[in-house]
Amino acid sequence: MLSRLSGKEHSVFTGVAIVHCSSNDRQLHTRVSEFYEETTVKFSELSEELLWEYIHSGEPMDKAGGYGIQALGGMLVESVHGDFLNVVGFPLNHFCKQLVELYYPPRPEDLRQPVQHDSIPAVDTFEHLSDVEGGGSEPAQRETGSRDEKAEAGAAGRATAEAECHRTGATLPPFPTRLLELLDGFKLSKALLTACKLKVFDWLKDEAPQKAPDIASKVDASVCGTEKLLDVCAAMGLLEKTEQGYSNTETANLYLASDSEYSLHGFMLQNNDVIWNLFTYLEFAIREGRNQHHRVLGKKVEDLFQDAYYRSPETQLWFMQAMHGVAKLTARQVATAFDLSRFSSACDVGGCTGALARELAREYPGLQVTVFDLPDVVELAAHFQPAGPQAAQIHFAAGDFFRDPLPSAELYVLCRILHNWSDDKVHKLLSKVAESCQPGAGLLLVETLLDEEKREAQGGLIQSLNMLVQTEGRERSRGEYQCLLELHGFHQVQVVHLEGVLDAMLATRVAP
Ligand SMILES: C[S@@+](CC[C@H](N)C(=O)[O-])C[C@H]1O[C@@H](n2cnc3c(N)ncnc32)[C@H](O)[C@@H]1O
Repeated sequence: MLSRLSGKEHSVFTGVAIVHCSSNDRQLHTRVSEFYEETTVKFSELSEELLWEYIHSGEPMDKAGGYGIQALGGMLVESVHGDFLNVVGFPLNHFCKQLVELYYPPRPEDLRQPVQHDSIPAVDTFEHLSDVEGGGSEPAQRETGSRDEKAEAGAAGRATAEAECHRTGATLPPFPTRLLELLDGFKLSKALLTACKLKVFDWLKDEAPQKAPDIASKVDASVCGTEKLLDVCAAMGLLEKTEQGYSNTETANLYLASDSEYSLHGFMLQNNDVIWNLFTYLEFAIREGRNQHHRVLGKKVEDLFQDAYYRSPETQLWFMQAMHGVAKLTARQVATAFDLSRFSSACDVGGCTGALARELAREYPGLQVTVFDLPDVVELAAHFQPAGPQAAQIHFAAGDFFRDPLPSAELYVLCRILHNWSDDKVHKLLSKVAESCQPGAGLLLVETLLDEEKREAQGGLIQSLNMLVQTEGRERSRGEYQCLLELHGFHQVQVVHLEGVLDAMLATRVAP
């Protein structure tokens, strides 16, 4: 295929992709070859500037005319020989090689010694593709700075690197962009948490755009510091920055302002003031295989909730607000994951503020729900209850689920409870639930289920680390939960994967 770049004609696409399909879909074979034989890509209207912006953006071009090989669709393809990107739509590797040659041709002295200009590895298989994504590649990666700066910096960097390569005879490895982005991740997280703590998004909610000095005086902070924080928030897509000043994006209005219906502000504070501190001791958590509250607090923690999360009214409120915010976003899915209409009473064990109870009551008007939680929690829970038609269906009962009898119910709910506890305590709690149940009663369990091969998505893995650093428990797999449930007389286990990292399991108590 020929393409025209800034008026010069170049044979850009040299790669030929051969796709072996595990299906005998002739149409698929035909479409692949049609694309490569018939398509001509023209770039005549693209300026050099635009091309560089594209290269540095790291964004794949649209897949028009090509194939997306991803998710379940990947099953159709057995292997790819040649450039993977050729197959999915745009031969990015070859394109970038050609651009480097076009705009940064090797100097005559370089030609004496072969220099590997492109550090974008050719992709032969899916396995190699994931290496490329993980390891990053130069130059097709995201960078900051103006286009001119980028081009200059790129050229200068390449010249120095190549000179060094010539001197040592070594080949330069790809620039580890992805690694450095990962490293910067914690700084971005802390910027988000700090903006929430300073209530930046509250001051900007439903207001006209404001300049940095206005916000600085409202949040009682320096102008130079506030401006930097606001700029980072804008770069993260949480604020919009215009000539008139900064304003909230929809995301900030919805989730970060503290008085929004679906606010995660409490969750942010809990992350900033509790979880962040625990994660500074991650190394100890890994070495010791246990949570780190004792290090953060400088004292022994006998009871995870009373001594750590609920050690003061303030930390208890943060915890409850955090649970409430997340529960409000997930409760509808939990309540509707299964048809629970056969039950007339439910007990949400460790139900905290009653956010899930409210959704259960809304979904099942014939259901009476008791929220069972520690006395201090029940006392504060009233603050989270909006008046509404569901109020009459919801009751609160105070107690300790390891010591006190549980309210009787046809359906027991354990949402994000078992993962906090060791196997011993899980057995203790499940046997109490089982004792309280009649045959036919239900147990609705909501947790993050780990994949048996421990290859889950990043969310599940982070959650596992989170449990290690914060709790006495761990995330478990479906098989592990099923064994636990069956051991306590709960069978006919059904599982539904919810959006995000949660899964719901419904089991039925059988006669002992
Ligand atoms: C991780 S939160 C989950 C809250 C709620 N189920 C949800 O998903 O949002 C754990 C809950 O268990 C409660 N809890 C912890 N220990 C308890 C105990 N010994 N007896 C009763 N409730 C307890 C906490 O107060 C808290 O509300």
